Amino acid sequence: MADEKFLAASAKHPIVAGHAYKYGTAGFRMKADLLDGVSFRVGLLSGLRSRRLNGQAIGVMITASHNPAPDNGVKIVDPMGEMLEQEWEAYATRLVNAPSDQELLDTYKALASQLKINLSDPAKVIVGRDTRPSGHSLVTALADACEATNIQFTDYKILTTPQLHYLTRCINTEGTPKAYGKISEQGYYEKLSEAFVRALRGKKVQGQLIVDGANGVGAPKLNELLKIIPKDVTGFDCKVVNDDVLRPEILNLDAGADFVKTKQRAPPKPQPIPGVRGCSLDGDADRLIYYWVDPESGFFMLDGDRISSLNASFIGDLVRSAGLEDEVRIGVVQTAYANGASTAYIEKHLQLPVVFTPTGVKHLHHAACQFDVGVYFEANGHGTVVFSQEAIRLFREKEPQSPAQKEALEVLAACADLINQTVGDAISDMLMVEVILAHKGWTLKNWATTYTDLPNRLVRVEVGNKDLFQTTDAERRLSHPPGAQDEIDQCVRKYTNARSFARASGTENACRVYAEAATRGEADELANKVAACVQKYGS
Ligand SMILES: CC(=O)N[C@H]1[C@@H](OP(=O)(O)O)O[C@H](CO)[C@@H](O)[C@@H]1O
Ligand SMILES: [Mg+2]
Repeated sequence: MADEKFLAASAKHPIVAGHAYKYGTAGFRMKADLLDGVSFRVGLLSGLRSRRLNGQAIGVMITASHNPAPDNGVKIVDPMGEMLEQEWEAYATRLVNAPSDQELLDTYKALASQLKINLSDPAKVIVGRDTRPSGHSLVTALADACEATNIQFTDYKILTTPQLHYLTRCINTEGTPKAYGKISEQGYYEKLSEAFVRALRGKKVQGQLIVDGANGVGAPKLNELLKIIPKDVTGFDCKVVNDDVLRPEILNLDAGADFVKTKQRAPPKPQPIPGVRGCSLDGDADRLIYYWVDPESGFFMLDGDRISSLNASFIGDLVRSAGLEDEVRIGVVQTAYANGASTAYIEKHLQLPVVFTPTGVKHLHHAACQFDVGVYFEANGHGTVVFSQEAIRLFREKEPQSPAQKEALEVLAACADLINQTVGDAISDMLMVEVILAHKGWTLKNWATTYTDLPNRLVRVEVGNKDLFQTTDAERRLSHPPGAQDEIDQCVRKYTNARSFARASGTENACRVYAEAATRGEADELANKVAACVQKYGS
């Protein structure tokens, strides 16, 4: 009977034949019309994962982030709000690619037996989706899988990706000493608003902030939050633009954090007001980029590297003021794409260690958790700051020896509540930046003068077989194909202060080449030479 129910449900949600699905950096992401069967099967896998983890809730987020409106994606969130454990990515790929309903059932049972999962144990799955119209039917497919396999299922409807991560963690920590917050969207707003006020500690945000919502889910959600942030206490004057979620075709169109970072300019609409502080979220509100248009020098962007060093500098100062520099170890995690000037600033000026990991936030998050305070951001604006339980305990329980120490401890404790501990969260990161600028009394221009970026160039190279390119040393060197790295080294040696590397993209069928050098012209030239080398070895 149970098998019949399974097979009948599966028959309603077939995968598209001839397509090889792979759980990648961003889960399964592609054109939405290929995803119905995928979503059903992800429901099955999430139920298995929940059962494997003693019935803890597993999250599923339906979003294609900064991609165009016709795309969508399905991504699994582990109980503490982290990305799905890597080993399970392969199980997801295996289950999703089962060619028929019967083979799907067989694979499902085989996985359960391999992983010693009792299929009658309780399981819980929660789901959220961004504003894409296709999200609705993908939730139905997921719900059908849960219904067919007796999984408790809750649909939280439209959410930002970080809100879904927040809810997953809240559910799994409820009633424990690590309780993360109230299990509701409103609870998320209350936590952020309250922590924002505490972190400001009487300081006021100066000047208006214009937030580009990419016409995605971040816009209405930020507006909800703004309703409860007390403007008189915080001085926070925030205006959300590009907030039209009723016209899906304009989602991420000439707007959003990815547009700003890759095009290196402000969204054309609404026309930027010179001198006014601006920032952009991406389509699911987990990336953040700041910028302003200077009346004299034009557009200036403050990307993830800048947000990272700003956080590290502020938290480093606070930890010293709190007298905790010997107990709380602060570290910064970057990828090879971080501008070399930011790394030098963090290591030499801030005197903090920098660790490098491969691309993809799951790697950065993991490395950041090795510190008491781990700051991690990808250059594209995705990141957060994670605090160890011990650091949080010290902030709350250390007996202050002076009013200055008391203030530092209170601000640190508030920051740990303000910054989303589960995943990069554009809205929470934005409030953190606003707090830091208010404390330092800085404009974006002050922030921008902390260091000067090295000129750099990122090039996408289409090759016959990107899998030929294998890397080592946190993706900074090629181990394969043989000879390629030597040629890259020879190119780099011809320039002063230069750096370049090539790797296969994890999200696109292409290689990426990054180059940095002392001048714009040299960075471009070096990137082109290395790209030609990659082309040669990849064909
Ligand atoms: C250079 C670059 O921006 N790479 C991006 C991109 O990864 P690739 O593996 O380079 O395609 O997408 C990832 C997922 O969104 C993001 O984590 C990463 O930073
Ligand atoms: Mg995103």
